[in-house]
Amino acid sequence: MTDFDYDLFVIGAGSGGTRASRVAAAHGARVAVAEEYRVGGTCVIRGCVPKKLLVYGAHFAEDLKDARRFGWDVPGDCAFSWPVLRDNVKAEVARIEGAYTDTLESNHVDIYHSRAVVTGPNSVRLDDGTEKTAGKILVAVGAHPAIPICEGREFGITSNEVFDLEAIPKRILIAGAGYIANEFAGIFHQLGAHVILMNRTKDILRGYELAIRDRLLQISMMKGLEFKFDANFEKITKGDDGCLTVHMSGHEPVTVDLVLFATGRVPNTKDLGLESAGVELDDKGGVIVDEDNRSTCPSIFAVGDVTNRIQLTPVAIREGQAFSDTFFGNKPTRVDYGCIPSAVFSHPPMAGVGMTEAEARQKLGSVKVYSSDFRPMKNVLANRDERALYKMVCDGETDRVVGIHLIGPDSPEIIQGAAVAVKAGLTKAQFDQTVALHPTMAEELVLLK
Ligand SMILES: Cc1cc2nc3c(=O)[nH]c(=O)nc-3n(C[C@H](O)[C@H](O)[C@H](O)COP(=O)(O)OP(=O)(O)OC[C@H]3O[C@@H](n4cnc5c(N)ncnc54)[C@H](O)[C@@H]3O)c2cc1C
Ligand SMILES: NC(=O)c1ccc[n+]([C@@H]2O[C@H](COP(=O)([O-])OP(=O)(O)OC[C@H]3O[C@@H](n4cnc5c(N)ncnc54)[C@H](O)[C@@H]3O)[C@@H](O)[C@H]2O)c1
Repeated sequence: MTDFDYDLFVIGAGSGGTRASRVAAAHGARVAVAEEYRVGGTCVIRGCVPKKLLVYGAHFAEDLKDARRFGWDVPGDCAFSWPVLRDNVKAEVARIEGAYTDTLESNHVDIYHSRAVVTGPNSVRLDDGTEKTAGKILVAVGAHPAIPICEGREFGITSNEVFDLEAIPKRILIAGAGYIANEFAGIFHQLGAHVILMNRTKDILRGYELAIRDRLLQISMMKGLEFKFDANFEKITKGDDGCLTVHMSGHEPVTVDLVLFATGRVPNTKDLGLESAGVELDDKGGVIVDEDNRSTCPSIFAVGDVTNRIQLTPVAIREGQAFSDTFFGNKPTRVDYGCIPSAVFSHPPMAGVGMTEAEARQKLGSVKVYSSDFRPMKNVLANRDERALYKMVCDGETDRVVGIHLIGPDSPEIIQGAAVAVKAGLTKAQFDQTVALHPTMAEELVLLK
Protein backbone atom coordinates (compact mmCIF):
# COMPACT_ATOMS: atom_id res chain seq x y z
CA MET A 1 0.00 0.00 0.00
CA THR A 2 1.07 3.58 -0.67
CA ASP A 3 -0.07 6.93 0.68
CA PHE A 4 -1.71 7.73 -2.62
CA ASP A 5 -5.50 7.57 -3.04
CA TYR A 6 -5.03 5.28 -6.03
CA ASP A 7 -2.32 3.25 -7.75
CA LEU A 8 -3.54 4.58 -11.08
CA PHE A 9 -5.62 7.61 -12.04
CA VAL A 10 -6.75 7.58 -15.66
CA ILE A 11 -7.93 10.78 -17.33
CA GLY A 12 -10.40 9.94 -20.10
CA ALA A 13 -12.68 6.90 -20.38
CA GLY A 14 -12.33 6.39 -24.13
CA SER A 15 -10.87 3.43 -25.99
CA GLY A 16 -7.39 3.61 -24.42
CA GLY A 17 -8.40 4.79 -20.95
CA THR A 18 -11.15 2.25 -20.45
CA ARG A 19 -8.94 -0.66 -21.47
CA ALA A 20 -6.06 0.52 -19.28
CA SER A 21 -8.39 1.07 -16.29
CA ARG A 22 -10.08 -2.28 -16.36
CA VAL A 23 -6.88 -4.26 -17.05
CA ALA A 24 -4.94 -2.50 -14.28
CA ALA A 25 -7.84 -3.11 -11.88
CA ALA A 26 -8.00 -6.77 -12.92
CA HIS A 27 -4.27 -6.99 -12.11
CA GLY A 28 -5.16 -5.83 -8.58
CA ALA A 29 -4.44 -2.09 -8.79
CA ARG A 30 -6.65 0.53 -7.11
CA VAL A 31 -7.88 2.49 -10.12
CA ALA A 32 -9.98 5.59 -10.80
CA VAL A 33 -10.96 7.14 -14.11
CA ALA A 34 -12.32 10.64 -14.77
CA GLU A 35 -14.53 11.28 -17.79
CA GLU A 36 -15.77 14.77 -18.61
CA TYR A 37 -18.33 13.77 -21.23
CA ARG A 38 -19.55 10.21 -21.78
CA VAL A 39 -17.95 6.86 -20.94
CA GLY A 40 -16.78 5.17 -24.14
CA GLY A 41 -15.05 8.20 -25.65
CA THR A 42 -14.88 9.20 -29.29
CA CYS A 43 -15.12 5.73 -30.82
CA VAL A 44 -18.29 4.74 -29.01
CA ILE A 45 -20.04 8.07 -28.62
CA ARG A 46 -19.17 10.09 -31.73
CA GLY A 47 -16.77 8.11 -33.87
CA CYS A 48 -16.40 4.58 -35.21
CA VAL A 49 -19.60 3.10 -33.81
CA PRO A 50 -22.28 5.66 -34.75
CA LYS A 51 -20.40 6.36 -38.01
CA LYS A 52 -20.44 2.69 -39.03
CA LEU A 53 -24.13 2.42 -38.18
CA LEU A 54 -24.80 5.43 -40.43
CA VAL A 55 -22.74 3.78 -43.18
CA TYR A 56 -24.96 0.71 -42.90
CA GLY A 57 -28.07 2.89 -42.91
CA ALA A 58 -26.91 4.88 -45.92
CA HIS A 59 -26.00 1.79 -47.93
CA PHE A 60 -29.66 0.78 -48.10
CA ALA A 61 -30.15 3.55 -50.67
CA GLU A 62 -28.12 1.51 -53.19
CA ASP A 63 -29.21 -1.86 -51.86
CA LEU A 64 -32.88 -1.02 -52.31
CA LYS A 65 -32.25 0.09 -55.89
CA ASP A 66 -30.22 -3.03 -56.63
CA ALA A 67 -32.85 -5.24 -55.00
CA ARG A 68 -35.19 -4.63 -57.96
CA ARG A 69 -32.69 -6.35 -60.28
CA PHE A 70 -32.81 -9.29 -57.88
CA GLY A 71 -36.58 -9.54 -58.25
CA TRP A 72 -37.78 -7.52 -55.26
CA ASP A 73 -40.70 -5.19 -55.77
CA VAL A 74 -39.30 -2.10 -54.04
CA PRO A 75 -41.62 0.91 -54.41
CA GLY A 76 -40.14 3.85 -56.32
CA ASP A 77 -40.94 6.34 -53.58
CA CYS A 78 -39.33 4.24 -50.86
CA ALA A 79 -39.13 6.82 -48.05
CA PHE A 80 -36.23 7.37 -45.67
CA SER A 81 -36.58 8.88 -42.20
CA TRP A 82 -33.42 10.45 -40.82
CA PRO A 83 -34.89 10.88 -37.30
CA VAL A 84 -35.55 7.13 -37.12
CA LEU A 85 -31.98 6.23 -38.12
CA ARG A 86 -30.46 8.98 -35.95
CA ASP A 87 -32.43 8.04 -32.84
CA ASN A 88 -31.89 4.30 -33.23
CA VAL A 89 -28.15 4.95 -33.55
CA LYS A 90 -28.22 7.15 -30.45
CA ALA A 91 -30.04 4.44 -28.50
CA GLU A 92 -27.42 1.87 -29.52
CA VAL A 93 -24.63 4.25 -28.50
CA ALA A 94 -26.30 4.71 -25.09
CA ARG A 95 -26.50 0.92 -24.72
CA ILE A 96 -22.78 0.50 -25.41
CA GLU A 97 -21.96 3.40 -23.07
CA GLY A 98 -23.85 1.50 -20.36
CA ALA A 99 -21.93 -1.69 -21.14
CA TYR A 100 -18.59 0.17 -20.85
CA THR A 101 -19.68 1.66 -17.51
CA ASP A 102 -20.75 -1.77 -16.24
CA THR A 103 -17.37 -3.25 -17.21
CA LEU A 104 -15.50 -0.56 -15.29
CA GLU A 105 -17.74 -0.89 -12.25
CA SER A 106 -17.58 -4.67 -12.19
CA ASN A 107 -13.78 -4.35 -12.17
CA HIS A 108 -14.10 -1.97 -9.16
CA VAL A 109 -12.80 1.07 -11.04
CA ASP A 110 -14.04 4.32 -9.42
CA ILE A 111 -15.61 6.54 -12.11
CA TYR A 112 -15.62 10.32 -11.64
CA HIS A 113 -17.97 12.04 -14.06
CA SER A 114 -15.83 15.16 -14.17
CA ARG A 115 -13.03 16.88 -16.04
CA ALA A 116 -9.67 16.21 -14.43
CA VAL A 117 -6.56 18.34 -14.71
CA VAL A 118 -3.06 17.45 -13.68
CA THR A 119 -1.75 19.46 -10.71
CA GLY A 120 1.58 17.69 -10.24
CA PRO A 121 3.42 14.42 -10.96
CA ASN A 122 1.04 12.45 -8.73
CA SER A 123 -2.10 14.55 -8.43
CA VAL A 124 -5.16 15.64 -10.35
CA ARG A 125 -7.99 18.04 -9.58
CA LEU A 126 -11.67 17.40 -10.35
CA ASP A 127 -14.36 19.95 -11.23
CA ASP A 128 -15.57 20.19 -7.63
CA GLY A 129 -12.07 21.17 -6.54
CA THR A 130 -11.22 17.87 -4.86
CA GLU A 131 -7.68 16.64 -5.35
CA LYS A 132 -6.88 12.95 -5.95
CA THR A 133 -3.44 11.43 -5.74
CA ALA A 134 -2.09 8.40 -7.55
CA GLY A 135 1.18 6.52 -7.98
CA LYS A 136 0.74 6.80 -11.73
CA ILE A 137 -1.40 9.03 -13.94
CA LEU A 138 -2.45 7.92 -17.40
CA VAL A 139 -3.42 10.68 -19.81
CA ALA A 140 -5.91 9.18 -22.28
CA VAL A 141 -7.84 12.31 -23.20
CA GLY A 142 -8.00 11.79 -26.97
CA ALA A 143 -8.22 14.55 -29.56
CA HIS A 144 -10.73 17.06 -30.89
CA PRO A 145 -11.54 18.27 -34.42
CA ALA A 146 -9.23 20.92 -35.86
CA ILE A 147 -11.10 23.80 -37.51
CA PRO A 148 -9.33 25.95 -40.10
CA ILE A 149 -8.90 29.59 -39.11
CA CYS A 150 -11.24 31.64 -41.28
CA GLU A 151 -13.96 34.23 -40.95
CA GLY A 152 -17.33 32.54 -40.35
CA ARG A 153 -15.86 29.25 -39.10
CA GLU A 154 -18.46 29.30 -36.31
CA PHE A 155 -21.17 28.52 -38.90
CA GLY A 156 -19.69 25.08 -39.62
CA ILE A 157 -19.98 21.89 -37.62
CA THR A 158 -17.59 18.99 -36.95
CA SER A 159 -17.99 15.24 -36.56
CA ASN A 160 -18.90 15.94 -32.92
CA GLU A 161 -22.21 17.49 -33.97
CA VAL A 162 -22.95 15.52 -37.12
CA PHE A 163 -24.75 12.69 -35.36
CA ASP A 164 -27.37 15.08 -33.89
CA LEU A 165 -28.56 16.88 -37.04
CA GLU A 166 -32.24 17.84 -37.19
CA ALA A 167 -32.39 16.98 -40.89
CA ILE A 168 -30.20 15.83 -43.77
CA PRO A 169 -29.10 18.98 -45.64
CA LYS A 170 -29.89 19.33 -49.34
CA ARG A 171 -26.35 20.56 -50.02
CA ILE A 172 -23.30 20.00 -47.85
CA LEU A 173 -19.71 21.16 -48.19
CA ILE A 174 -17.23 18.89 -46.43
CA ALA A 175 -13.79 20.36 -45.82
CA GLY A 176 -10.92 17.87 -45.89
CA ALA A 177 -10.30 14.74 -47.90
CA GLY A 178 -9.21 12.29 -45.24
CA TYR A 179 -11.04 9.53 -43.40
CA ILE A 180 -13.91 11.51 -41.94
CA ALA A 181 -14.51 13.59 -45.07
CA ASN A 182 -14.73 10.59 -47.39
CA GLU A 183 -16.81 8.53 -45.00
CA PHE A 184 -19.36 11.29 -44.46
CA ALA A 185 -19.32 12.22 -48.14
CA GLY A 186 -20.59 8.71 -48.84
CA ILE A 187 -23.15 8.81 -46.04
CA PHE A 188 -24.63 12.19 -47.02
CA HIS A 189 -24.63 11.36 -50.72
CA GLN A 190 -26.51 8.12 -50.14
CA LEU A 191 -28.98 9.92 -47.88
CA GLY A 192 -29.80 12.35 -50.69
CA ALA A 193 -27.58 15.40 -50.16
CA HIS A 194 -25.52 17.03 -52.88
CA VAL A 195 -21.97 16.69 -51.57
CA ILE A 196 -19.05 19.01 -52.29
CA LEU A 197 -15.67 17.92 -50.96
CA MET A 198 -13.13 20.69 -50.60
CA ASN A 199 -9.45 20.09 -49.95
CA ARG A 200 -6.41 22.30 -49.75
CA THR A 201 -4.34 19.86 -51.85
CA LYS A 202 -5.02 17.71 -54.93
CA ASP A 203 -4.96 14.47 -52.95
CA ILE A 204 -7.60 12.49 -51.20
CA LEU A 205 -6.63 10.08 -48.42
CA ARG A 206 -2.93 10.71 -48.57
CA GLY A 207 -1.00 7.66 -47.34
CA TYR A 208 -3.27 5.15 -49.04
CA GLU A 209 -2.29 3.33 -52.24
CA LEU A 210 -2.56 5.76 -55.15
CA ALA A 211 -4.49 3.48 -57.52
CA ILE A 212 -7.04 2.69 -54.80
CA ARG A 213 -7.74 6.31 -53.88
CA ASP A 214 -7.89 7.23 -57.56
CA ARG A 215 -10.58 4.59 -57.95
CA LEU A 216 -12.55 6.04 -55.03
CA LEU A 217 -12.28 9.50 -56.56
CA GLN A 218 -13.43 8.22 -59.94
CA ILE A 219 -16.42 6.32 -58.49
CA SER A 220 -17.37 9.25 -56.25
CA MET A 221 -17.35 11.65 -59.22
CA MET A 222 -19.37 9.18 -61.27
CA LYS A 223 -21.97 9.16 -58.49
CA GLY A 224 -22.23 12.95 -58.60
CA LEU A 225 -20.01 14.10 -55.75
CA GLU A 226 -18.22 17.37 -56.51
CA PHE A 227 -14.56 18.00 -55.64
CA LYS A 228 -12.84 21.35 -55.11
CA PHE A 229 -9.09 20.80 -54.95
CA ASP A 230 -6.28 23.22 -54.09
CA ALA A 231 -8.85 25.27 -52.20
CA ASN A 232 -8.27 27.23 -49.02
CA PHE A 233 -11.02 28.87 -47.00
CA GLU A 234 -11.35 32.64 -47.39
CA LYS A 235 -14.60 33.16 -45.49
CA ILE A 236 -18.00 31.67 -44.78
CA THR A 237 -21.02 33.95 -44.75
CA LYS A 238 -24.56 33.21 -43.58
CA GLY A 239 -27.55 34.51 -45.56
CA ASP A 240 -30.94 35.55 -44.15
CA ASP A 241 -32.31 32.19 -45.31
CA GLY A 242 -29.69 30.37 -43.19
CA CYS A 243 -27.72 29.20 -46.23
CA LEU A 244 -23.94 29.34 -46.02
CA THR A 245 -21.75 30.70 -48.78
CA VAL A 246 -18.21 29.41 -48.76
CA HIS A 247 -15.57 31.60 -50.36
CA MET A 248 -12.37 29.76 -51.21
CA SER A 249 -9.20 30.36 -53.15
CA GLY A 250 -9.11 29.25 -56.78
CA HIS A 251 -12.85 28.53 -57.08
CA GLU A 252 -16.17 30.34 -57.35
CA PRO A 253 -18.05 30.66 -54.03
CA VAL A 254 -20.53 27.86 -53.31
CA THR A 255 -23.75 28.09 -51.36
CA VAL A 256 -24.78 25.14 -49.21
CA ASP A 257 -26.99 24.31 -46.24
CA LEU A 258 -24.27 22.80 -44.07
CA VAL A 259 -20.49 22.98 -43.76
CA LEU A 260 -18.72 20.05 -42.08
CA PHE A 261 -15.09 20.46 -41.07
CA ALA A 262 -13.17 17.17 -41.32
CA THR A 263 -9.70 18.64 -41.30
CA GLY A 264 -7.83 16.48 -38.83
CA ARG A 265 -7.84 16.05 -35.05
CA VAL A 266 -5.67 17.75 -32.43
CA PRO A 267 -4.60 16.27 -29.05
CA ASN A 268 -6.68 17.46 -26.06
CA THR A 269 -3.77 18.82 -24.04
CA LYS A 270 -4.80 22.48 -23.77
CA ASP A 271 -5.26 23.61 -20.14
CA LEU A 272 -4.66 20.06 -18.91
CA GLY A 273 -2.03 21.22 -16.42
CA LEU A 274 0.65 18.98 -17.87
CA GLU A 275 3.26 21.72 -17.55
CA SER A 276 2.83 21.52 -13.75
CA ALA A 277 4.46 18.09 -13.94
CA GLY A 278 7.04 18.82 -16.62
CA VAL A 279 5.29 16.79 -19.32
CA GLU A 280 6.65 17.81 -22.72
CA LEU A 281 4.46 18.11 -25.81
CA ASP A 282 5.28 17.90 -29.51
CA ASP A 283 4.60 20.76 -31.94
CA LYS A 284 1.00 19.57 -32.45
CA GLY A 285 0.31 19.38 -28.70
CA GLY A 286 0.71 15.60 -28.50
CA VAL A 287 2.24 14.12 -25.35
CA ILE A 288 5.74 12.87 -26.11
CA VAL A 289 6.11 9.32 -24.82
CA ASP A 290 8.67 6.52 -25.01
CA GLU A 291 8.03 2.93 -26.09
CA ASP A 292 6.44 2.22 -22.70
CA ASN A 293 4.07 5.18 -23.07
CA ARG A 294 5.98 7.12 -20.38
CA SER A 295 6.06 10.89 -20.72
CA THR A 296 8.94 13.14 -19.72
CA CYS A 297 7.51 13.01 -16.17
CA PRO A 298 8.31 9.50 -14.81
CA SER A 299 4.91 8.99 -13.09
CA ILE A 300 2.80 10.26 -16.00
CA PHE A 301 1.98 8.14 -19.04
CA ALA A 302 -0.16 8.67 -22.14
CA VAL A 303 -1.91 6.44 -24.67
CA GLY A 304 -4.15 6.87 -27.68
CA ASP A 305 -4.89 9.91 -29.82
CA VAL A 306 -3.37 12.32 -27.30
CA THR A 307 0.07 10.98 -28.20
CA ASN A 308 -0.47 11.86 -31.86
CA ARG A 309 0.89 8.55 -33.13
CA ILE A 310 -1.74 6.49 -34.99
CA GLN A 311 -5.28 7.73 -34.36
CA LEU A 312 -7.15 4.43 -34.48
CA THR A 313 -9.22 2.72 -31.81
CA PRO A 314 -7.48 -0.67 -31.85
CA VAL A 315 -4.14 1.12 -31.45
CA ALA A 316 -5.37 3.10 -28.42
CA ILE A 317 -6.72 -0.14 -26.93
CA ARG A 318 -3.43 -1.98 -27.46
CA GLU A 319 -1.47 0.88 -25.93
CA GLY A 320 -3.78 0.90 -22.89
CA GLN A 321 -3.45 -2.86 -22.52
CA ALA A 322 0.35 -2.77 -22.90
CA PHE A 323 0.62 0.02 -20.33
CA SER A 324 -1.39 -1.84 -17.69
CA ASP A 325 0.19 -5.24 -18.36
CA THR A 326 3.64 -3.67 -18.09
CA PHE A 327 3.16 -1.62 -14.94
CA PHE A 328 0.46 -3.53 -13.03
CA GLY A 329 0.58 -7.06 -14.42
CA ASN A 330 4.32 -7.69 -14.26
CA LYS A 331 4.18 -8.53 -17.97
CA PRO A 332 6.33 -6.04 -19.91
CA THR A 333 4.65 -5.49 -23.27
CA ARG A 334 5.25 -3.06 -26.13
CA VAL A 335 2.93 -2.36 -29.00
CA ASP A 336 4.11 -3.61 -32.37
CA TYR A 337 3.17 -0.90 -34.86
CA GLY A 338 4.07 -2.94 -37.95
CA CYS A 339 1.42 -3.87 -40.51
CA ILE A 340 -1.57 -2.21 -38.87
CA PRO A 341 -4.55 -2.67 -41.17
CA SER A 342 -6.88 0.26 -41.73
CA ALA A 343 -10.02 1.01 -43.68
CA VAL A 344 -12.05 3.92 -44.95
CA PHE A 345 -15.77 3.22 -44.71
CA SER A 346 -16.53 5.15 -47.87
CA HIS A 347 -19.02 4.06 -50.56
CA PRO A 348 -17.46 1.73 -51.71
CA PRO A 349 -15.09 1.10 -48.80
CA MET A 350 -11.34 0.76 -49.14
CA ALA A 351 -8.80 -0.97 -46.93
CA GLY A 352 -5.09 -1.58 -46.77
CA VAL A 353 -2.24 -3.15 -44.86
CA GLY A 354 1.50 -2.78 -45.22
CA MET A 355 3.44 -0.76 -47.74
CA THR A 356 2.02 1.03 -50.75
CA GLU A 357 3.77 0.41 -54.07
CA ALA A 358 5.57 3.76 -53.81
CA GLU A 359 6.78 3.05 -50.26
CA ALA A 360 7.95 -0.43 -51.25
CA ARG A 361 9.86 0.90 -54.25
CA GLN A 362 11.60 3.42 -52.03
CA LYS A 363 12.40 0.95 -49.23
CA LEU A 364 13.04 -2.28 -51.11
CA GLY A 365 14.07 -1.23 -54.60
CA SER A 366 12.97 -4.44 -56.28
CA VAL A 367 9.20 -4.81 -56.14
CA LYS A 368 6.59 -6.95 -57.90
CA VAL A 369 3.01 -5.76 -58.13
CA TYR A 370 -0.07 -7.84 -58.89
CA SER A 371 -3.56 -6.50 -59.36
CA SER A 372 -7.08 -7.46 -60.21
CA ASP A 373 -9.56 -4.95 -61.59
CA PHE A 374 -12.97 -6.58 -61.66
CA ARG A 375 -16.68 -5.96 -61.40
CA PRO A 376 -18.04 -7.83 -58.37
CA MET A 377 -20.68 -10.42 -59.33
CA LYS A 378 -23.36 -8.59 -57.35
CA ASN A 379 -22.65 -5.34 -59.19
CA VAL A 380 -22.88 -7.09 -62.56
CA LEU A 381 -26.39 -8.41 -61.92
CA ALA A 382 -27.37 -5.07 -60.35
CA ASN A 383 -26.20 -3.27 -63.50
CA ARG A 384 -23.99 -1.20 -61.25
CA ASP A 385 -20.96 0.06 -63.13
CA GLU A 386 -18.64 0.03 -60.14
CA ARG A 387 -15.41 -1.91 -60.37
CA ALA A 388 -13.33 -3.23 -57.49
CA LEU A 389 -9.55 -3.02 -57.50
CA TYR A 390 -7.19 -5.27 -55.54
CA LYS A 391 -3.47 -4.66 -55.47
CA MET A 392 -0.73 -6.76 -53.93
CA VAL A 393 2.81 -5.44 -53.44
CA CYS A 394 5.61 -8.01 -53.06
CA ASP A 395 9.32 -7.85 -52.32
CA GLY A 396 10.94 -8.61 -55.68
CA GLU A 397 13.84 -10.48 -54.02
CA THR A 398 12.05 -12.65 -51.46
CA ASP A 399 8.49 -12.91 -52.88
CA ARG A 400 7.18 -11.74 -49.48
CA VAL A 401 3.84 -9.92 -49.62
CA VAL A 402 4.55 -6.51 -48.11
CA GLY A 403 1.26 -4.75 -48.85
CA ILE A 404 -2.34 -5.41 -49.86
CA HIS A 405 -4.71 -2.63 -50.88
CA LEU A 406 -8.37 -3.02 -51.78
CA ILE A 407 -11.38 -1.04 -52.84
CA GLY A 408 -14.74 -2.69 -53.33
CA PRO A 409 -17.63 -4.14 -51.33
CA ASP A 410 -16.64 -5.55 -47.93
CA SER A 411 -12.97 -4.58 -48.34
CA PRO A 412 -12.53 -3.87 -44.60
CA GLU A 413 -13.93 -7.33 -43.77
CA ILE A 414 -11.57 -8.96 -46.28
CA ILE A 415 -8.41 -7.10 -45.25
CA GLN A 416 -8.46 -8.27 -41.63
CA GLY A 417 -7.76 -11.90 -42.59
CA ALA A 418 -5.26 -10.90 -45.26
CA ALA A 419 -3.47 -8.70 -42.71
CA VAL A 420 -2.66 -11.80 -40.64
CA ALA A 421 -0.84 -13.25 -43.64
CA VAL A 422 1.04 -10.02 -44.39
CA LYS A 423 1.99 -9.64 -40.73
CA ALA A 424 3.19 -13.25 -40.68
CA GLY A 425 5.47 -12.47 -43.63
CA LEU A 426 3.92 -14.96 -46.06
CA THR A 427 5.03 -15.04 -49.68
CA LYS A 428 3.01 -14.66 -52.88
CA ALA A 429 3.63 -18.38 -53.54
CA GLN A 430 2.04 -19.22 -50.18
CA PHE A 431 -1.02 -17.12 -51.05
CA ASP A 432 -1.22 -19.00 -54.37
CA GLN A 433 -0.96 -22.38 -52.62
CA THR A 434 -4.19 -21.59 -50.79
CA VAL A 435 -7.25 -22.91 -52.62
CA ALA A 436 -9.72 -20.20 -53.60
CA LEU A 437 -13.07 -19.93 -51.85
CA HIS A 438 -15.53 -19.57 -54.69
CA PRO A 439 -17.50 -17.49 -55.50
CA THR A 440 -16.18 -14.61 -53.40
CA MET A 441 -14.37 -11.37 -54.06
CA ALA A 442 -11.68 -12.38 -51.56
CA GLU A 443 -10.62 -15.30 -53.78
CA GLU A 444 -8.94 -12.73 -56.04
CA LEU A 445 -6.21 -12.54 -53.38
CA VAL A 446 -5.05 -16.10 -54.13
CA LEU A 447 -5.52 -15.82 -57.89
CA LEU A 448 -3.55 -12.65 -58.63
CA LYS A 449 -1.47 -12.78 -61.79
C1 LIG B 1 -15.96 10.50 -36.77
C2 LIG B 1 -14.85 9.55 -36.37
C3 LIG B 1 -14.85 8.27 -36.87
C4 LIG B 1 -13.84 7.38 -36.50
N1 LIG B 1 -13.88 6.12 -37.03
C5 LIG B 1 -12.92 5.24 -36.70
C6 LIG B 1 -12.95 3.91 -37.21
O1 LIG B 1 -13.84 3.55 -37.99
N2 LIG B 1 -11.99 3.05 -36.82
C7 LIG B 1 -10.98 3.43 -35.95
O2 LIG B 1 -10.13 2.59 -35.61
N3 LIG B 1 -10.92 4.68 -35.46
C8 LIG B 1 -11.87 5.59 -35.81
N4 LIG B 1 -11.82 6.86 -35.29
C9 LIG B 1 -10.72 7.23 -34.38
C10 LIG B 1 -10.99 6.71 -32.95
O3 LIG B 1 -12.26 7.14 -32.52
C11 LIG B 1 -9.91 7.21 -32.00
O4 LIG B 1 -8.64 6.87 -32.51
C12 LIG B 1 -10.06 6.60 -30.61
O5 LIG B 1 -11.32 6.89 -30.06
C13 LIG B 1 -8.96 7.14 -29.69
O6 LIG B 1 -9.13 6.66 -28.39
P1 LIG B 1 -8.54 7.47 -27.15
O7 LIG B 1 -8.75 6.61 -25.96
O8 LIG B 1 -7.18 7.94 -27.43
O9 LIG B 1 -9.42 8.78 -27.05
P2 LIG B 1 -11.00 8.98 -26.95
O10 LIG B 1 -11.75 7.77 -27.34
O11 LIG B 1 -11.27 10.25 -27.67
O12 LIG B 1 -11.24 9.19 -25.40
C14 LIG B 1 -10.80 10.32 -24.69
C15 LIG B 1 -11.81 10.63 -23.61
O13 LIG B 1 -11.24 11.57 -22.72
C16 LIG B 1 -12.25 12.48 -22.29
N5 LIG B 1 -11.55 13.67 -21.79
C17 LIG B 1 -10.83 14.57 -22.49
N6 LIG B 1 -10.24 15.47 -21.66
C18 LIG B 1 -10.61 15.11 -20.40
C19 LIG B 1 -10.32 15.63 -19.10
N7 LIG B 1 -9.51 16.67 -18.94
N8 LIG B 1 -10.90 15.04 -18.03
C20 LIG B 1 -11.71 13.97 -18.17
N9 LIG B 1 -12.00 13.42 -19.37
C21 LIG B 1 -11.45 13.98 -20.47
C22 LIG B 1 -13.07 12.69 -23.55
O14 LIG B 1 -14.37 13.16 -23.23
C23 LIG B 1 -13.09 11.27 -24.14
O15 LIG B 1 -14.20 10.54 -23.68
C24 LIG B 1 -12.82 7.78 -35.61
C25 LIG B 1 -12.82 9.08 -35.10
C26 LIG B 1 -13.82 9.95 -35.47
C27 LIG B 1 -13.82 11.35 -34.91
N1 LIG C 1 -12.03 4.47 -40.66
C1 LIG C 1 -11.20 4.91 -39.73
O1 LIG C 1 -10.37 4.18 -39.21
C2 LIG C 1 -11.27 6.34 -39.29
C3 LIG C 1 -12.39 7.10 -39.57
C4 LIG C 1 -12.42 8.43 -39.15
C5 LIG C 1 -11.34 8.96 -38.47
N2 LIG C 1 -10.27 8.19 -38.20
C6 LIG C 1 -9.10 8.75 -37.49
O2 LIG C 1 -9.35 10.09 -37.13
C7 LIG C 1 -8.34 10.93 -37.66
C8 LIG C 1 -8.93 12.25 -38.02
O3 LIG C 1 -9.74 12.14 -39.19
P1 LIG C 1 -9.80 13.32 -40.25
O4 LIG C 1 -10.52 12.83 -41.45
O5 LIG C 1 -10.26 14.56 -39.57
O6 LIG C 1 -8.26 13.59 -40.55
P2 LIG C 1 -7.30 13.15 -41.75
O7 LIG C 1 -5.94 13.45 -41.28
O8 LIG C 1 -7.62 11.79 -42.25
O9 LIG C 1 -7.69 14.15 -42.93
C9 LIG C 1 -7.60 15.55 -42.79
C10 LIG C 1 -7.87 16.16 -44.15
O10 LIG C 1 -8.10 17.54 -43.99
C11 LIG C 1 -7.36 18.26 -44.96
N3 LIG C 1 -7.18 19.62 -44.45
C12 LIG C 1 -6.44 19.96 -43.37
N4 LIG C 1 -6.55 21.30 -43.17
C13 LIG C 1 -7.38 21.79 -44.14
C14 LIG C 1 -7.88 23.08 -44.47
N5 LIG C 1 -7.53 24.13 -43.76
N6 LIG C 1 -8.74 23.20 -45.52
C15 LIG C 1 -9.09 22.13 -46.26
N7 LIG C 1 -8.63 20.88 -46.00
C16 LIG C 1 -7.80 20.72 -44.96
C17 LIG C 1 -6.12 17.43 -45.16
O11 LIG C 1 -5.52 17.72 -46.40
C18 LIG C 1 -6.71 16.03 -45.12
O12 LIG C 1 -7.22 15.65 -46.36
C19 LIG C 1 -7.76 10.17 -38.84
O13 LIG C 1 -6.43 10.51 -39.08
C20 LIG C 1 -7.91 8.74 -38.43
O14 LIG C 1 -6.75 8.32 -37.76
C21 LIG C 1 -10.21 6.89 -38.60
